[in-house]
Amino acid sequence: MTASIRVAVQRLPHSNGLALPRYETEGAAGMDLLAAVDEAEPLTLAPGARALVPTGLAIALPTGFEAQVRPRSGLAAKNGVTVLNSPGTIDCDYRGEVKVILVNLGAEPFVITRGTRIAQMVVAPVTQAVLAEVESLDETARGAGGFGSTGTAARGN
Ligand SMILES: O=c1ccn([C@H]2C[C@H](O)[C@@H](COP(=O)(O)OP(=O)(O)OP(=O)(O)O)O2)c(=O)[nH]1
Ligand SMILES: [Mg+2]
Repeated sequence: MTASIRVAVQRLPHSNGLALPRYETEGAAGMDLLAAVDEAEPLTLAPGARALVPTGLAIALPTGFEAQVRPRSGLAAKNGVTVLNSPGTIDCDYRGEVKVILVNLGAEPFVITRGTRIAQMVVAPVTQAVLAEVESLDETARGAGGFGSTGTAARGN
């Protein structure tokens, strides 16, 4: 990785004993978030159900950064489990617990035990825009075309 920033992390009581999220490989973009559910009470996501899953952590991102809560592709491909509001947005002024909104789009119940790596968190720079109201916008080749306006035909080259 070329750049790193310091992000303060606070363990909430129910995170006791869990590892902190970490990058699983040297070049990983996201660090895996662990479910801080009760050891004795795994959370079962029925097909079609969603849940707000605790991570047991609160963070303080530097101004100018956000954290995105993204799905893990393995859970999506194998189990149909994904992040409902993907990518979830953690604002730099948020000091509450980081939570993951998981949904089970698969056909089988999905059991989340304590420490299950449920999602990944990507820290990224963010730019706040200043909106400048105008009467008309500049012209472009695309114009107002969108939503499939360039067609769907396969291109062989
Ligand atoms: O997947 C998520 C998404 C959000 N949050 C927390 C951090 C974020 O800073 C805050 C607000 O998120 P968002 O702006 O997406 O939600 P909202 O529905 O607009 O709530 P609010 O009115 O509090 O902004 O909730 C999470 O913990 N996980
Ligand atoms: Mg909001």
